[in-house]
Amino acid sequence: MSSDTGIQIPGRLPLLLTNENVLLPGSSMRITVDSPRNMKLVKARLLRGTSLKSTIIGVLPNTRDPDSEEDELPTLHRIGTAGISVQVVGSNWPKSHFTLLVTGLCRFRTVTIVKERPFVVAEVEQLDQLEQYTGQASLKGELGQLSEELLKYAAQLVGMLDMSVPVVAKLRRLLDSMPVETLPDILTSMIRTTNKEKLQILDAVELEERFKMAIPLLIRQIEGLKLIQKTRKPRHEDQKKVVAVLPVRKGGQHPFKQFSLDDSVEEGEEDSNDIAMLEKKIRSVHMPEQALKVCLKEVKRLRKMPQSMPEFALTRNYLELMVELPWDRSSKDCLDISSARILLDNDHYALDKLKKRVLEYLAVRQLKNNLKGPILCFVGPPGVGKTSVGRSIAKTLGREFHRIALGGVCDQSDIRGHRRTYVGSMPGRIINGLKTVGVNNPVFLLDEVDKLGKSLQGDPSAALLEVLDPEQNHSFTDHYLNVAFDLSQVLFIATANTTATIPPALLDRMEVIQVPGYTPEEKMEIAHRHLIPKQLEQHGLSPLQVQIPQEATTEIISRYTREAGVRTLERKFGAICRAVAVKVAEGQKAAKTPADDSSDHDLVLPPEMPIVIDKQAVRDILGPPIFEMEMSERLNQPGVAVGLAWTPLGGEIMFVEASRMEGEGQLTLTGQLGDVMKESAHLAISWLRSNAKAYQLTNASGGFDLLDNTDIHLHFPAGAVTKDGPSAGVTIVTCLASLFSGRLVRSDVAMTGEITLRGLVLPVGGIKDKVLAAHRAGIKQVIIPKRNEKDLEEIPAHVRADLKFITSSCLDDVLNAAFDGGFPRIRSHDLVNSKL
Ligand SMILES: Nc1ncnc2c1ncn2[C@@H]1O[C@H](COP(=O)(O)OP(=O)(O)OP(=O)(O)O)[C@@H](O)[C@H]1O
Repeated sequence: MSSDTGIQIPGRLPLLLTNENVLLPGSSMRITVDSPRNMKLVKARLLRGTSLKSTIIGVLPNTRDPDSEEDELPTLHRIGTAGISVQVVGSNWPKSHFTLLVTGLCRFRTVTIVKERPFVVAEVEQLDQLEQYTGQASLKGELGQLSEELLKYAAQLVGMLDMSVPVVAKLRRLLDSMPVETLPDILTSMIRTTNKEKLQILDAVELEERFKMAIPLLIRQIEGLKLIQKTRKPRHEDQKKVVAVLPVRKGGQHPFKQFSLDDSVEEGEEDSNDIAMLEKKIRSVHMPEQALKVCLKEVKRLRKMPQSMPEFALTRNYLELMVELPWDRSSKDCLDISSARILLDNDHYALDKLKKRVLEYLAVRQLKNNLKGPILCFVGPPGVGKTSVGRSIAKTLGREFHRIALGGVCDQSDIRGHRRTYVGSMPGRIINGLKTVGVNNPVFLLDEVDKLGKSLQGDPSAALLEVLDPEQNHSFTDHYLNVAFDLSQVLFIATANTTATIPPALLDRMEVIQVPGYTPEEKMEIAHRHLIPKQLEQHGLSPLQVQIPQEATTEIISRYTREAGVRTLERKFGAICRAVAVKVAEGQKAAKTPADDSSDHDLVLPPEMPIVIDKQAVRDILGPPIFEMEMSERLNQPGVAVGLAWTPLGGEIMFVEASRMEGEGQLTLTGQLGDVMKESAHLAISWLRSNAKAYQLTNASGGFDLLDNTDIHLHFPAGAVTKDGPSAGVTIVTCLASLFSGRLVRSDVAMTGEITLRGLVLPVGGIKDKVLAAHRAGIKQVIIPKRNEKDLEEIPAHVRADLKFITSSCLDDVLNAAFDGGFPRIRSHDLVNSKL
């Protein structure tokens, strides 16, 4: 902004208190902000403000911001410079602070302080009204003479500098183009001056006074220069002029940096060579016309820029990225459905439904020869092979694979990049991925789309929508690139643990394929076909050196892991391989060195090959079993029942515990329960109270009002995990029925189902995962709602064969199945007192 546009600053300005430098109108300065009031100003005005006006602040020199917000303000310097904050950079190292780049607009005087906290705001009076001079051909009278004198010295100064250096040329142009009345401020801020001198220039409100002060400063600079030129011995014959005159202020920044003469020339040559190379590359990578245009424009700018300018590096990085991007580089698709089937089968055991759907998807894409259509989204617990199926798809297509982890991404710019105006700006993950793979048709796996966050920096899911939408993604514009890149050849696949937290608009564009957890038998197969060979290879072992028989695998699956996928299982095999590797390595050492030293005879004896991992070896290596069959132990007193829960990590068994004590009929619930679950607990109590007589349930003192003089405490262990949902209803009823009747719930029964106040059992979700969890935990009978019977078809036959399913339509069915010998109800006519 120059003064001839007629700057009008707001009547009220937030004040930034500075003590080290002096900002003058027309120059730019970096200001470090770390004191309390100033920090608050930056946060409240500059980071939150959206209008241009909110970026205008008053910069007061010679005034220290007190160390604490409670401290009184020191005397404020009366005159300051209104400035526009063009850049804010935050950092936490070595302590929390901001660095502002502020361009001075005009002087102001503080009239009154409006408030001191959280930051200083003042009524101000604008002092410079320089536009009154513009339009005049030249300044009149004394002012005219002074301005001519200043111009003369300024021209002399520039004449002493080397014009071939771009910054000097720029200064020359500046002198010609800037209104002369702005020059005292601008030149003072450029030449070598002390802060005190700058402060004097700032305080010189009258223009004449300012000229009078600036001229001696210029003369001093010229004299200094002459001295340098005299004392410096030229290194070459053709002596070049000294350029080392324009100092960079400490903490400040302006375009005229200190140069060493020779360096600048050599660098300049090298630079222009480099830039020419860059331009050649830009022209050779076949980027679209628009991108080419932008790049060539940037090259032009680069040529004019001194290398020391921060923007030089920024622009160069940008151009280098543009060159590296795969604008027209793609790999050749080599899809053959039958070999794809074989490859998928070879890489993954089970997962039939998923593999079938993937093949269909690939077949359609091959026939249609384009990628429009829904994005596949694999949803299932961790470690069930979602990512590795994605990798196999890339392999079958002969495409590059790149995984983009979205867990915790809460900033739009993560996907779409930062605008290049930010220091440290970068392209987003999509463009970065393309740069990494180097082709424009890779398979991108968007991992964990359900864990996308949201924040003030914009909603990343909105950016992803654009990426995934085939109608839009042919012209995806990353903020950093600022030109469109065609993503329509990229094959996107998403994975998630649950659909519940995927933003609905995103979910709408995807075809969800559920990947359920594995049964122990499937795990056994996966272990022997894939995990064990993979781990052996990774640890440099061969099957001739170690054997892990099936019973050891069963032991690990059932007693050392309790998960839906196979990730922990794989890790356990890793631990076994490490232990074996030590033995084998020791053996090799023993084989090489003759065992003549009998003292450590035991250690160096070569182990017998192959080392067989039996149950004892498993225990030695992995320690005592982590999961004991705790069922009967925990169900050995009344008031405990086993429920089945669904979590994004798969199914789980869940204990419900109840106890009662003397009290006033209060119900206490613990274990981090959600509202729905709390309501289930109240429903359960109400239903039991109303049926207490029929089931002969009594309170602590033997009466039928269960809450009379009785407090009840219901607890759901694993208290640190939040739980919610209605499906624990039947378990709570069973647990309380056990408590009030004093009878034990069967230890081999687990249940799930929502309840109503009238005692009906309603269907719930996640039956397959829940049943698999029950099976893993060694449960023999599972009580499910009658209307969930159809879901049993999804459960693998051998699991179904191992379990007994009891379907229930009312709580009576549940209680009868949960207790040994049933849970008899006295029919209502038995309760009616005889009138005879
Ligand atoms: N059916 C399978 N056949 C062979 N290996 C499998 C199978 N399922 C999983 N694996 C193996 O299990 C490991 C974990 O799988 P992967 O990383 O693909 O899980 P994921 O479902 O993507 O988990 P997350 O949701 O945590 O990313 C991999 O080493 C993978 O090869």
